[in-house]
Amino acid sequence: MDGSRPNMLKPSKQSFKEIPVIGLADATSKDPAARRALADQIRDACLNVGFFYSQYRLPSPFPVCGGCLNGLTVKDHGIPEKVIETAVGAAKQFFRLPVESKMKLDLQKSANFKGYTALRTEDASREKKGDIHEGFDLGWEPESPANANALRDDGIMTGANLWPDELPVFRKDVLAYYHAVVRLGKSLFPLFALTLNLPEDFFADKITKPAAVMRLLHYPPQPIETTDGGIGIGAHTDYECFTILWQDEVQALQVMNADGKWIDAVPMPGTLVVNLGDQFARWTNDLFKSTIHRAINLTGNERYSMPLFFGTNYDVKLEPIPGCVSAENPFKYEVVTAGQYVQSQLAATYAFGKAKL
Ligand SMILES: O=C(O)CCC(=O)C(=O)O
Ligand SMILES: [Fe+2]
Repeated sequence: MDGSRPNMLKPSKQSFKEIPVIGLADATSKDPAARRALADQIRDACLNVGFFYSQYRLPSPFPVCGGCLNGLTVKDHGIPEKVIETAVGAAKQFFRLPVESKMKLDLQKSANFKGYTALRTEDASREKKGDIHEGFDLGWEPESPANANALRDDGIMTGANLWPDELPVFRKDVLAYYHAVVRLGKSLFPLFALTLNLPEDFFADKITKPAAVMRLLHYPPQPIETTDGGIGIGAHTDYECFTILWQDEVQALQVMNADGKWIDAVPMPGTLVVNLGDQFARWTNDLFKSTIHRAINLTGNERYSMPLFFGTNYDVKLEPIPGCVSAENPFKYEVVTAGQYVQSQLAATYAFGKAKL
């Protein structure tokens, strides 16, 4: 670890043609040089692309014994395939419920954007076209059912999750995946600190109650062109520090490079996609790229994805990180809290659906 190293990071204008793949096995290595080497790979992706694939699949073949499986999973930051499959199965069941059941959980009527978003009621690009996906959003709640209803105080972003009565194990199945990704997300913060030449624990006191909103998304196939230009999810950036996305094998996600060209984020089984969001762009005065992306499902197949948006505690102020501002490169943003930023962005994204009520 080398927190005192002078910050030599310079904004990059380089364009990219593909999205790098980065294995995360060394994220918690005991060897500082191994962690530093991994951070160097991640830095490249953060400065030039804003996206990378992270491998989570266990080495294959791997020793089959109950105990070993757990040990390996933790060491490699792997999320067991079974946990993913179960959550995806739960998502499919949910979206197959009758629309009346889903609308009982209408996000528009919830406190702070939890629950169900119907087709064409979200407007990620703010172009008032209505995205061709339906979604289910949840925020943090305890993993253990014993205290499941204890509401976390997230200041202005506090709000209870909504769950469907029709599917008794949905909550458990979705939360198992949710908490696995939250653990993975927490383990990435020290690496991001290293990429910025900060001490590895720089974010530790800022992620004691991290923002972690997860979405289950269903994209029905869309015609080649809709009459109003609506697509699966319109071009946008994400609002938090970074997103960890599971996507199925149906191609739809596209990422814009510095030349304004759309690059396919081709589904790669065994990987999660990590992309940076606006909070990291703000912290770093745009050194880290919050890259524009969209999804268009022209395949004729149903598509499912599960993004988890990971940010700091909602009361943390998005102030410039040392070394990212100078007299020549003054801070471009107003200082707001993470909660104020996310809430204002979500309100704008869902205003379109609210107007339709
Ligand atoms: O479904 C995807 O692949 C992307 C979803 C996304 O960009 C989002 O929800 O912010
Ligand atoms: Fe996104």
